Amino acid sequence: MWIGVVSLFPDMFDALTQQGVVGRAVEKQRIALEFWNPRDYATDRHRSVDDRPYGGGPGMLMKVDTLRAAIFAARERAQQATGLVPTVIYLSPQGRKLDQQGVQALASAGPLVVVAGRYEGIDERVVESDIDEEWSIGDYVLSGGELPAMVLIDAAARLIPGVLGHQDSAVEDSFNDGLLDCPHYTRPEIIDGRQVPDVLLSGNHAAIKRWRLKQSLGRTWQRRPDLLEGRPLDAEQRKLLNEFIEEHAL
Ligand SMILES: NC(=O)c1ccc(NC2CCCC2)nc1
Repeated sequence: MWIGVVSLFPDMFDALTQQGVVGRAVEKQRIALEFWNPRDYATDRHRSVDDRPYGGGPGMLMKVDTLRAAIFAARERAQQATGLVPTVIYLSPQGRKLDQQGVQALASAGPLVVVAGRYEGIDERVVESDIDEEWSIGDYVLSGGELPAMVLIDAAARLIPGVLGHQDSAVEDSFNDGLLDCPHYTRPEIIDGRQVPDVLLSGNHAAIKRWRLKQSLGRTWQRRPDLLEGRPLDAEQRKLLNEFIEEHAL
């Protein structure tokens, strides 16, 4: 997967590229991550990358010419590297709310150019002319688009074949089948008197798989019933959820 990043703070992305799942994926070249900094396109003496908002008001916006130059360069490189036209994404609270389905769509959308805003954002005409999709990681305001960009890249990278050591874990991850994750346990068997559910010690893999699905269904029903509204359950899942509900009936 090819991802270009337009950011004034490319070093922030070391958090993604220097370690962990995405770091290894970059190292194994499962993911190509390249950066363009608008400051590199500044031509004035102060190398300015921000500009004052028409109509006044607090704060600055990203300077149009340096931002667009960076986006164009990233777009050009994407096409050269992949032969495909990239999808250019901008992160902001005004964007479409990112969820696992959106991540799956982005992970299979070909090359991406992710634009991380700073200051108060970018000129609306740049959004109209150069941004294909605007996305939000949640209803809160951040000081830059870099952290949301890293969230998006991490989530998408996990879905690229070969990125996760144990491929199943990507599939079994919560939200992958639209349900919350089941509880997990590891050593020791008893913590402050609390034991590991017997089924997980039984070695009965069919029973374990059933228990985990039942827990995922039950926890989704308890904590995020909204996720069940849009999700049909098959006979087995309906049976398991009903069992869970009966066991947890208050
Ligand atoms: N919820 C979000 O995904 C999000 C994205 C960007 C941002 N801030 C950026 C946007 C323009 C300048 C700073 N804040 C929040």
